[in-house]
Amino acid sequence: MKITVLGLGYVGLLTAVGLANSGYEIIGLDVDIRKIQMLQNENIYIYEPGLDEFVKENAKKGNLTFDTLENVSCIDSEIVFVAVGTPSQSNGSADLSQLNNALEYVVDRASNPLTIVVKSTVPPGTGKKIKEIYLEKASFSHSYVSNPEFLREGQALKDWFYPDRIVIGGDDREATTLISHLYKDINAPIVITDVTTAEMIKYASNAFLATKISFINEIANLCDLTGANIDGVVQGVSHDPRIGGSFLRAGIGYGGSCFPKDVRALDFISTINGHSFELLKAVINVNNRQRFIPIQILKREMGLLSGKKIAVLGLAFKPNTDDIREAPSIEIINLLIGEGASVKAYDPIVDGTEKNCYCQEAVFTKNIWEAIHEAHAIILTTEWDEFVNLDWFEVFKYTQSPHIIIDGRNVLQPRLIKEIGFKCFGIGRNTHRVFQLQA
Ligand SMILES: NC(=O)c1ccc[n+]([C@@H]2O[C@H](COP(=O)([O-])OP(=O)(O)OC[C@H]3O[C@@H](n4cnc5c(N)ncnc54)[C@H](O)[C@@H]3O)[C@@H](O)[C@H]2O)c1
Ligand SMILES: O=c1ccn([C@@H]2O[C@H](COP(=O)(O)OP(=O)(O)O[C@H]3O[C@H](CO)[C@@H](O)[C@H](O)[C@H]3O)[C@@H](O)[C@H]2O)c(=O)[nH]1
Repeated sequence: MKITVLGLGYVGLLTAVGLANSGYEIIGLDVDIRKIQMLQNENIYIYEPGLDEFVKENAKKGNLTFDTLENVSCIDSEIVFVAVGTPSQSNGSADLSQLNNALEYVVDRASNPLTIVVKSTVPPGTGKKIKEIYLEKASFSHSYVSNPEFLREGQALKDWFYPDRIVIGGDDREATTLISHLYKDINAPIVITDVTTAEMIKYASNAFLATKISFINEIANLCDLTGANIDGVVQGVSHDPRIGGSFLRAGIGYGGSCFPKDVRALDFISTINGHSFELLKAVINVNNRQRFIPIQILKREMGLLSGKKIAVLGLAFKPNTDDIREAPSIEIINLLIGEGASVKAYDPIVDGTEKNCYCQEAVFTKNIWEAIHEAHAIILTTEWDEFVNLDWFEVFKYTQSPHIIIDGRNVLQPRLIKEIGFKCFGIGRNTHRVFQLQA
């Protein structure tokens, strides 16, 4: 079966390669000609463990090809997946212009009735509008399916092949059956529902996870004030299966291309529907505030930051990705520069000079040692293994008094770091030590 995938970012490329691997004949299209040229030359522009080899392997088999939009005069596949971006607008709403352009393109070039599957995260109600605006007036009777994606960057292949669930929303039973059949090789529960509910499932999932993070961050903030230790608290609460242990890592807050924009979009959707979603507003505010904590600690410990040398370790919004969209590191660097600090930043994958032109005054180093050389303080913003496994005794020799480390991801062992001579601060774990009772 021939399938077209429109939009080859994270989600589109994973969709294309995942379906090609199941034996479907995939043609991937993107508006960005450079991306297509790179893919045609077997160069992958996304840093995602394992993806490179996987794309090459499937392209070699001949069932995965890439082309530019202009080169395709008619779409004769049975199914079209749309995985274009839905970034935030300044008012928090999702910008659907890429989606609208993609749908116009598909409907214009269709040479037969299609099943159009939207993988992009779109506000509840979007599918209904799309049907009215594009599909009812089209020359063919196309079906519409919402099939939101739940993969995580950094472990996208694993999430594609072993998802927790597959959600398929559609009003046309033949279409939902056709799409569920595409996933026949994947062992996961399939939730079949209507389009708007499928769209809401995606937002509810991301908003709930973001809520867990902001909730635990508030508990961590209270730990710092009361003398409790967040590690002990999480260990204690997570034994309760109703709470669970995941997404309870306190720190400088969530970033990335999804949580921040999707939580804002859901808040916007609530507002335009006449509902004030107070909980979401708090989730957003708490998350924005967490990023200030490292700066507050530094100011408390060192006074004015002007002229102070600060090393920021990690640019990516989380490890195993080169994505810096809404990464806390970027805002922290800009705040430090605003305070007059001299900032050197290092990330194992992200080349700051190329991508972070909005942090022009920071120096992006090629290795960790250049970044920490004579630093008064280090802020760990991304928990890359390279940082967690550092020889901190060696690091101490490179830095200067007051030798501060702010562990923005709570991954270091504070006792060990303090024994070396550093002043070590985490989020909710540096005051009293909680002695764990042995079972
Ligand atoms: N990144 C993730 O981990 C992730 C996970 C789940 C869901 N999502 C959602 O999936 C969607 C895509 O996310 P992404 O991170 O892959 O986005 P992205 O911005 O990385 O990629 C979007 C791609 O679409 C292309 N594009 C834009 N307009 C086009 C058009 N008219 N025709 C063809 N191609 C076009 C762009 O050039 C780009 O390559 C978003 O709605 C996002 O919220 C993302
Ligand atoms: O306990 C935790 C867990 C995560 N984070 C942060 O939360 C952000 C998002 O992390 P993660 O969810 O692992 O990354 P994403 O790749 O953005 O994936 C999320 O967003 C995707 C896009 O919608 C969804 O598909 C995924 O299911 C959803 O997990 C990162 O900044 C993490 O550092 C924390 O601060 N504490």
